[in-house]
Amino acid sequence: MSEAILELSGVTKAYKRGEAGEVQVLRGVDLVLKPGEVVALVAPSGAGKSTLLHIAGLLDTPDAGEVRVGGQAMQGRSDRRRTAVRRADLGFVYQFHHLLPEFTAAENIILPQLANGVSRTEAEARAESLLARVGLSQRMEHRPAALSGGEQQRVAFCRALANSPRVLLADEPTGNLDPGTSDQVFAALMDLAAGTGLGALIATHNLDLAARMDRVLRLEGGRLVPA
Ligand SMILES: Nc1ncnc2c1ncn2[C@@H]1O[C@H](COP(=O)(O)OP(=O)(O)OP(=O)(O)O)[C@@H](O)[C@H]1O
Repeated sequence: MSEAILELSGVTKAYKRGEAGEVQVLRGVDLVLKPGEVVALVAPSGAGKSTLLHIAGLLDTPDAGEVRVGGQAMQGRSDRRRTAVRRADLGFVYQFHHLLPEFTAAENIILPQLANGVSRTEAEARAESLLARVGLSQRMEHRPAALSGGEQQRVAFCRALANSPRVLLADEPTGNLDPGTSDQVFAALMDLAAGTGLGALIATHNLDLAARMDRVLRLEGGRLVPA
C-alpha cells in the first residue's frame, strides 16, 4: 500500500560459507509497516532476524527483492543516498546500546542531530524533551557509566528517535534487562511512538512483550509469517 513507511518484497539473502557453499537465510521476505504500527519480530536464534533488520535498515543490501522507505525504492541507489535516507528516516536500537561513553546522555542525543544538520539550540531542546518523556530529565548531564542499564537503554531509544525517524528498528532492545526494567523501556517506547506516526519493527525473544505489540511476525524458513 502506498501509505507504507517501510516495505520489503521478495527479499532474499544468502551468505557464503567457505568451502561448504552458502547458507540461504532469507528466502522471500514480504513486509508492510504502516505509520504508528509497532510490530514484533520473533524467531529462533540464527533464523536471520539481524540480517533482516540490517537490510530493512539499509545497512546491508538484499541479493534480490525490494526495500522501500517512505515509498522510495532503495534498490540501485548510491551509498550516499542510502545514508541520507538512513539518517533522516530510520532509527536503530541495539541490545547493547553503544552509547558514546565519553559523552553525557544529552550529548548522545544531540550529536546525531548535529550530524543531520540540525542547529545546536534545536538539538538541545529536542534532547531535553525526549529525555523528559522517558523520565530522565534529572539524568541529562550523566555519562552512560553513571546510569543504570534501563536508563541507558531509554537514552538509546531517545537517541534513535533524535532525528524523528519514520521507522524504528530494534534488535533485542530489552534483551539484557530485567523484566521490570524491560517493561519500563517498552512503555517508554510505546509512549514515544504514540501519536507521532512512528512505526517500529522490534526483534525480541520476549513473547510476553511481543504479545503487547500491534502484530507479531515470525521469521520461519526465511519468510515472515503471522505468529
Ligand atoms: N556475515 C555473515 N557471513 C556468513 N554467515 C552469516 C553472516 N551473518 C550471519 N550469518 C549466518 O546467517 C544466519 C542468520 O544470522 P542472523 O544473525 O541474522 O540471525 P539472528 O536470527 O539474528 O540470530 P540471533 O537471534 O542469534 O542474533 C546464521 O546462520 C549466521 O551464522
